[in-house]
Amino acid sequence: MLSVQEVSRSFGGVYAVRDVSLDIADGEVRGVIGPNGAGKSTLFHLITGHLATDRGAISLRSANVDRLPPHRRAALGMSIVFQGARVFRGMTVRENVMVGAHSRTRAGFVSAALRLPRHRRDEREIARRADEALARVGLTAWADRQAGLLPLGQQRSMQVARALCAEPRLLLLDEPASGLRAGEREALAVLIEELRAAGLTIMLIEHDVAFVTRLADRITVLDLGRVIAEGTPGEIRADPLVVSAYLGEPE
Ligand SMILES: Nc1ncnc2c1ncn2[C@@H]1O[C@H](COP(=O)(O)OP(=O)(O)OP(=O)(O)O)[C@@H](O)[C@H]1O
Repeated sequence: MLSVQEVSRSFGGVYAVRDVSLDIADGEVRGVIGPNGAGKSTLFHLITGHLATDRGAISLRSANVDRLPPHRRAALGMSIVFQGARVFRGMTVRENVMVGAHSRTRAGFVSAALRLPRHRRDEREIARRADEALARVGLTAWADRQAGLLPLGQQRSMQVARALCAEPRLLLLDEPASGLRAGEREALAVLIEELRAAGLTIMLIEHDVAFVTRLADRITVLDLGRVIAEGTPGEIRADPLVVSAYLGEPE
């Protein structure tokens, strides 16, 4: 589904991501973890196209995408849930999700957010897709309520619904569990499990190692911009390099 080959990116001569390679199979849930500053967010933005690579290649379903802008990658099936993604607080939950259906083109996103006339004719079809996405994340009862009233856990589910509305093949989640309470985290984990069961390919960047370990088929561990380990959650837990990256070398 996604192939990242020896990708690098530096800022002011310092590598944030260095020679990183990873391949995500169809239907896989891949976790990406690493200590602060490991390069997780940089890698995420290189994959989505919000940052340019210095070197290396990125392909989605065998199509080279590393020179494409984000909306072209979205059109090929990448959907993103950003950390702290925008919630249009005065709009309804359904309208917030409908914005996702337009995210495949940049112009579409803007006109959808502004509700320009040429979009009205498509609106019924998009509302139907939004309702389907809301049902998948368990937010049907909230569809007509103001998004600003949603508790944080449900706002996160709404953002997932927005991403699903674009009918992605690959869903990219940037620290989706951050700031959530235990119950909300559990609900999000169940939602991700359901999406995996439905066959969606997912890449999950997380600080919360327990959360990733529960959900991922395989985990890639970054430290100082490089991949230091990759394997199943069991292999990663037992890897001495991973333990020392997180806990520091024993005295
Ligand atoms: N736009 C930027 N300009 C300069 N340096 C940057 C920029 N973005 C990231 N960096 C640097 O690149 C390195 C990797 O940062 P990155 O945010 O990708 O790590 P991270 O693993 O996501 O960290 P965290 O878990 O703290 O979010 C850090 O040293 C950071 O300071």
